[in-house]
Amino acid sequence: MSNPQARILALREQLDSYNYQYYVADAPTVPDAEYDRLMRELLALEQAHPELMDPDSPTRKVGGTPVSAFPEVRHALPMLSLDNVFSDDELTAFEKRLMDRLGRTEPLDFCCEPKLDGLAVSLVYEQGRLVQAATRGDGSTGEGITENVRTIKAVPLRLKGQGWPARLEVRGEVYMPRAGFDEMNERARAEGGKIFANPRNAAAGSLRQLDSRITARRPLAFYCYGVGLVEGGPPGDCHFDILQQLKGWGLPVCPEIRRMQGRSGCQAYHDDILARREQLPYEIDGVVYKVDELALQQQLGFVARAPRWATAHKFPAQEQLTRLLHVEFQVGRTGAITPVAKLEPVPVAGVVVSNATLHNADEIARLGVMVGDTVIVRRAGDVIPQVVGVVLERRPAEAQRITFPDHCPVCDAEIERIEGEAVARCTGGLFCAAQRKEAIRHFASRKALDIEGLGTKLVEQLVEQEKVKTPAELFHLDQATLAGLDRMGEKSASNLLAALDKARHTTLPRFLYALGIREVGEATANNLAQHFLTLEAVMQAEVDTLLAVPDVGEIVAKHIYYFFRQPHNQQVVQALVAPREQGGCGLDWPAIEAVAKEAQPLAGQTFVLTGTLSQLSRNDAKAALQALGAKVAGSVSAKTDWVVAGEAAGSKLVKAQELGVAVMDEDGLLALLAEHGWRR
Ligand SMILES: NC(=O)c1ccc[n+]([C@@H]2O[C@H](COP(=O)([O-])OP(=O)(O)OC[C@H]3O[C@@H](n4cnc5c(N)ncnc54)[C@H](O)[C@@H]3O)[C@@H](O)[C@H]2O)c1
Ligand SMILES: [Zn+2]
Repeated sequence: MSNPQARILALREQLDSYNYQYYVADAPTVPDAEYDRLMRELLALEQAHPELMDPDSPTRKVGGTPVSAFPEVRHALPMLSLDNVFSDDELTAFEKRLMDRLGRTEPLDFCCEPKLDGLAVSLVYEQGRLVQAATRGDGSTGEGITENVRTIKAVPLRLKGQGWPARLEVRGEVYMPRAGFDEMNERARAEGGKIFANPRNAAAGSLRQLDSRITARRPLAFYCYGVGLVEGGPPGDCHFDILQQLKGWGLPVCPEIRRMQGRSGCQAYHDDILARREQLPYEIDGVVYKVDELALQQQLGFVARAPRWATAHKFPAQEQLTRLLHVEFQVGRTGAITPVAKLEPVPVAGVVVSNATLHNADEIARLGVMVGDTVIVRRAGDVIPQVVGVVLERRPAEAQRITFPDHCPVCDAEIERIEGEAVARCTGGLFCAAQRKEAIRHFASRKALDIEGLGTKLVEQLVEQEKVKTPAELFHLDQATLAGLDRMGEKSASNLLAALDKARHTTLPRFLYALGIREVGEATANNLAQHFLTLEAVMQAEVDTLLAVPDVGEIVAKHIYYFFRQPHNQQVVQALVAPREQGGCGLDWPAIEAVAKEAQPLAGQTFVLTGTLSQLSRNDAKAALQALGAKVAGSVSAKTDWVVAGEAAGSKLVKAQELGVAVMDEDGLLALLAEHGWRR
């Protein structure tokens, strides 16, 4: 930059605006790494040109202006920020500065602490009771947020034990644990609520709420890491000891805090915490080293916005800026379509990232992201990298809208997006190559066609070697093909062929369930079969007709409707049921006779099955009871009418006896079924 003055002014203006967005609006527009980079550039320019220094420069200031919606709180002692080191060399320089100032040669003790990524608060306890809580604000004046802080369970409203001073000011970080953050965003994503870019924004946004009931619902936590003004002086000579004392009074202190010696101790602490960063239940952006002895801290004092006796050793940033090159739509194994951002490769927290998830169409709309945009990518914990924001001010003129496809990029079936559901799905379930493994595995599973010996490993081999593309092709496998597979002998090959042969004769409910239509479980499949009686009728049913089936709501009805409208799915179903003489698979099932509602003799009765049945499977018993109108429940309650106890029945039988519920054995069940004309 040829004109340092112009650059300095531009940087100050830019950083002031970023500060406002970060501290006041709780909605930063650039990642911290970008902010830090500009801040360092400004610091270097100001150092090189002291004549251009300005006391109002962002390099001299702490935080942002407090918001007037909250009462003002003057801090008795200013709440400062921390200086940073980013490398080993800078850490060495930090130690050297301290030693030089103190005129010392022997290593100093440091209190080493995780640098929690939340926001700083001051808590005032008078006579052991929490009387005031405030944010850091601009360092000298903060925002009074007492009511909000009272809702945080980790913050004690009263101190424990004894010996606490009449007035004690504690300082620490309010943060949002990772699990709570993920859960909150997941819920918001499903319900269309506000999504936070990271736990720090979530914590700040949750704490600075005008309605403390909102704060109360947010999963906030708190750790303290120091004291402010304390009546009668700090409760200890060393920072570490003071923290132990606070812990004794019932204040939460992070268990990772250690006392270490010298630069090498700090480095060891840094390396250990960095290695465990992803396993910690909260997010941290580095570690903090503080000279432990208070007398030495006093000698060292402060600079403009930070103490000289402490520094933050920052970790590689978890958010970075990069460009969105294009968007690819990937089809998952259950047909979910996920937009994946293809990025200009960028290192994020130690790994080069070139793909990130955009979740779904709602998320693309929420972010307002376009191809060509500068975006914020975030990689934290073991979560896949995500695009969490767009830097609108850097949008190029040629940026392009992202259009969500309406046909599957893999199989060209229609993409179904049900109102109220965030996820769009490929409806080519039986045919789509992306869904093959899952579709075939489900088709063969126990409650579906129950093809014995066709496990997950085998399905994977068959699909990967392209021996089978659809469930129908299973029935055309031959001995030679099967015996040629990994870990398959002649014997297991012929067993599998026999199992396939047996599976040809099934029931309509099993067949419908086996198709793997979204949200069509066993019970729904059974209801569909009883209602429509034939496969053709189910396939032709309109959404309205489907809605008349018990348990079938709008969403399920649409899934069924779309499924059977896909030509490829129709072809596979036809191939499955076509007679073998005509080259089909010859699947068949006994006809279902219409049972009028009033003719359902067990309607209104609830059964629970337990133990092992020897003459029919649990699933068949369940289906038979349901066909007669009975409800089959999973657990025994006062509402249960009958418990069917097979061999080795356990706790459910005990429960039935306790509640006085009638019990029958397998023979009793078979007799009951036979009495109502049930036949296998
Ligand atoms: N993205 C943006 O637009 C934007 C804007 C402003 C600031 N920022 C970020 O904020 C940073 C500056 O913020 P800052 O002044 O709050 O400084 P800081 O976050 O670098 O360090 C000071 C803060 O660390 C916290 N902290 C956590 N653990 C601590 C511990 N054990 N002991 C002491 N303090 C602990 C406290 O809240 C304290 O106020 C920048 O480096 C940048 O990363 C980003
Ligand atoms: Zn598809």
